[in-house]
Amino acid sequence: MKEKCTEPGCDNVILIGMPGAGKSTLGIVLAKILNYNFVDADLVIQNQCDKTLQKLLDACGPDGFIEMENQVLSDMDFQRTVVATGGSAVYSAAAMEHLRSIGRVVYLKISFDQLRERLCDFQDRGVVLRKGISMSLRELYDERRPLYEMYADITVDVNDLSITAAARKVASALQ
Ligand SMILES: Nc1ncnc2c1ncn2[C@@H]1O[C@H](COP(=O)(O)OP(=O)(O)O)[C@@H](O)[C@H]1O
Ligand SMILES: O=C(O)C1=C[C@@H](OP(=O)(O)O)[C@@H](O)[C@H](O)C1
Ligand SMILES: [Mg+2]
Repeated sequence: MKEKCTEPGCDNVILIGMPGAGKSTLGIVLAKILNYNFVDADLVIQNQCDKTLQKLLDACGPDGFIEMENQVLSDMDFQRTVVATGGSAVYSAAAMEHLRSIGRVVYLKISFDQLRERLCDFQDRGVVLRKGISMSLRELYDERRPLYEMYADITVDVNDLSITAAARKVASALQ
């Protein structure tokens, strides 16, 4: 297997996974463990557009939101940074190729049952539902899982772990 570049400019850690998998909360803990910076892509999008994610989703619809997210992620350029992406990042092929070129992509894998416990309100949580609001959590999970698997350099199962334990597991998987 081709070794991934870990030089400055491609030494970042990119977290992907379902909404609720822990990318944003675990990401900060991981950045502390690694002595890295932390960036939450959702906050970058909110800042650049001066609107909350929910307002952006309402205004642009799923396709418009994905296009905007693609643009923001494709422009990212960091060093020694943990990046928590939004769960919908994997709908943007160009963005994912770019992120893969600037770091290692870590998929935080969570079971459907644990996801259901964490995301009981997912239809009001600002999640991109490409098939409309009638889309079930099961359909969302089944649609996304192959995408997360396809873009992952490393997969870490975070089921039944506290945020700190999960962050430690990711850190050791990165060694
Ligand atoms: N390992 C975990 N164990 C228990 N709760 C968690 C864990 N990881 C995240 N959570 C909780 O799940 C919710 C979503 O976490 P968040 O980090 O925002 O996920 P994401 O950014 O992947 O959508 C938060 O309330 C968070 O506290
Ligand atoms: O999965 C999704 O469709 C989304 C997840 C959100 O981020 P988190 O994955 O951090 O919850 C946010 O990017 C956006 O509202 C869309
Ligand atoms: Mg998040």
